[in-house]
Amino acid sequence: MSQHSFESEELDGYIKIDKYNTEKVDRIASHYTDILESLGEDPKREGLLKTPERVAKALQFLTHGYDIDAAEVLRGAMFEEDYSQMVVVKDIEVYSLCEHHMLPFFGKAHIAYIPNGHIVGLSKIPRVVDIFARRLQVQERLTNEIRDCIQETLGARGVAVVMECKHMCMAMRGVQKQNSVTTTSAFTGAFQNDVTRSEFLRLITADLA
Ligand SMILES: Nc1nc2c(ncn2[C@@H]2O[C@H](COP(=O)(O)OP(=O)(O)OP(=O)(O)O)[C@@H](O)[C@H]2O)c(=O)[nH]1
Ligand SMILES: [Zn+2]
Repeated sequence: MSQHSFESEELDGYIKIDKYNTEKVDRIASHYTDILESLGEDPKREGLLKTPERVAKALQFLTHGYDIDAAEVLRGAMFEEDYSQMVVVKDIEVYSLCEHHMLPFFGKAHIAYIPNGHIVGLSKIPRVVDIFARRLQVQERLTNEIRDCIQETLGARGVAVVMECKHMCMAMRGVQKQNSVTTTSAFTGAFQNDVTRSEFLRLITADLA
């Protein structure tokens, strides 16, 4: 178990309220009592009494991806199948925290792979996204980590990842641009070919559903 570990072994990709690491909750909460005081707040007023503990639990949830092995999640639902066309899962919601300000960035991920003998349970693709997103991240590394995990675990003929996110550190503070969206992409194998990549880009922009 890593230093980030929760007490529960049965995470199923999500943390339940009774499964927080209580020692870590207490430690983080005590810092937040100090932070509230430093902000000129009164941590003893009614509305703030439980805030340090709430924040500690929220932060553990928002970083619980450190405790889950994404490759193992994929391996849990890999099936031999003679299908060699592109599989695309698009519009996957993403919520992450930027590692510079620990403020949210959020948006969508669009993912495709071309099987090479094995397909994977569809739900596992968004699960992999969450496992890497629920950490302190930059969008570029998040994009690459998702690509590499799917590529290496499935041995796919190619993997494509496109992410479009809004960064609250650019909206609520700093440069204060409310409408800017950052797009990142990462490709392997067959997606390095212009025709295949264009088909993927067409599929994620098409309104098919
Ligand atoms: N490349 C990249 N940069 C990010 C991401 N999230 C936040 N940042 C940027 O990280 C940078 C940190 O820059 P600094 O100059 O050290 O921090 P800062 O003074 O708070 O910068 P400002 O946000 O410009 O006020 C900022 O430009 C952020 O916009 C991300 O996912 N990828
Ligand atoms: Zn930031």
